Amino acid sequence: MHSSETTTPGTTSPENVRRVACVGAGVIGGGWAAHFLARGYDVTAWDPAPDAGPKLRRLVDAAWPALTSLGLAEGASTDRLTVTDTLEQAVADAQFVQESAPEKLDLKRDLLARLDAATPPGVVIASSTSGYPMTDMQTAAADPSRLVVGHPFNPPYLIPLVEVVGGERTDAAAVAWASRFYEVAGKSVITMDHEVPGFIANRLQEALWREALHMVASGEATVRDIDLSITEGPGLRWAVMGPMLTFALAGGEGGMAHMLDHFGPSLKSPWTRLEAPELDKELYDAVVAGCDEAADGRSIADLVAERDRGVIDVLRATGRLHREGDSR
Ligand SMILES: NC(=O)C1=CN([C@@H]2O[C@H](COP(=O)(O)OP(=O)(O)OC[C@H]3O[C@@H](n4cnc5c(N)ncnc54)[C@H](O)[C@@H]3O)[C@@H](O)[C@H]2O)C=CC1
Ligand SMILES: C[N+](C)(C)CC(=O)CC(=O)[O-]
Repeated sequence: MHSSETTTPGTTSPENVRRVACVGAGVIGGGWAAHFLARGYDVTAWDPAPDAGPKLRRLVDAAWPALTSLGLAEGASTDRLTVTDTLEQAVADAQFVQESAPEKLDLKRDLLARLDAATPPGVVIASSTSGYPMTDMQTAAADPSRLVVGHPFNPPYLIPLVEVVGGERTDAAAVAWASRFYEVAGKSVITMDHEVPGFIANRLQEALWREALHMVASGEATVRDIDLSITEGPGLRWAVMGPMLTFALAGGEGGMAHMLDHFGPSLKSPWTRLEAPELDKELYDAVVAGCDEAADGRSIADLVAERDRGVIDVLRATGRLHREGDSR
């Protein structure tokens, strides 16, 4: 479906983008705004919630110390954020649009059509969706060719990865343009050449999440056990090496081949229950109560600050603060 060529669907090349619009300014839209501001862009933002402006500024202010310690682009400032009264004002002069509205298919469909109508021709519009295929979201837009998925990870101002993919009616040039733009804006990009259910990282996370919920539901593990099992175990390795190379090392000098010979048969062992569990009230309450217990009196803001400090330490320790191709 897509070529790997980077062309410029609009009038601006990815390297020359200066103005970005963030539409939907909650956890993710706000995180994107903080990221783009730290990279020196002018950011316009719109969100229909009555308290959206102050909420967004609080989020950006909370992220700014972490971003400052990572290093701001020249000229980067929170003063370059403008919260607009209308969606149309937010995108009128935008050279790239990042949509981060609630995960509801009808809402995304209507919103992307509205964004397409209001955004200058050729400007690429990306959706932060966690899993909807763009093919299903682009059906109401007059020009679906410039609509792509740009799936971030929370918080977008610290976690480098963005997964980029188009829909059946997306122009390959828009996918290539978006991938290059995210790279210039300091992200690590995986570009998919066709739609994959759950993209890549969420498909993997979902498998883990389902198993975790099954274990809580059946009393096999507590919420604390599950979190510890990752933070004190595989999670430490995964920040350095992915699950494939990590397991290759499980084969010693024989590498992955020996690992497969040795442990391949255990793939068939009845360990997993990948059917989604029923998210009934009992399971829901157990997961929420377990997280409250694990927070041990720390507020969400405390936890966010703790997570941000930890992620920065990991990025520093693994030499990933300055990535190749990161020109801002
Ligand atoms: N929370 C997460 O960890 C991640 C979420 N995402 C995706 O990001 C998107 C946004 O999710 P969150 O920020 O978590 O949700 P959120 O609930 O924190 O924020 C959504 C924002 O959208 C606003 N909104 C409501 N109707 C709107 C409309 N018609 N147009 C524009 N904005 C509207 C709301 O007022 C709210 O501020 C979703 O597509 C989600 O799947 C992607 C990666 C991670
Ligand atoms: C919970 N979530 C499915 C919305 C998470 C993501 O989409 C990505 C992330 O931040 O892990």
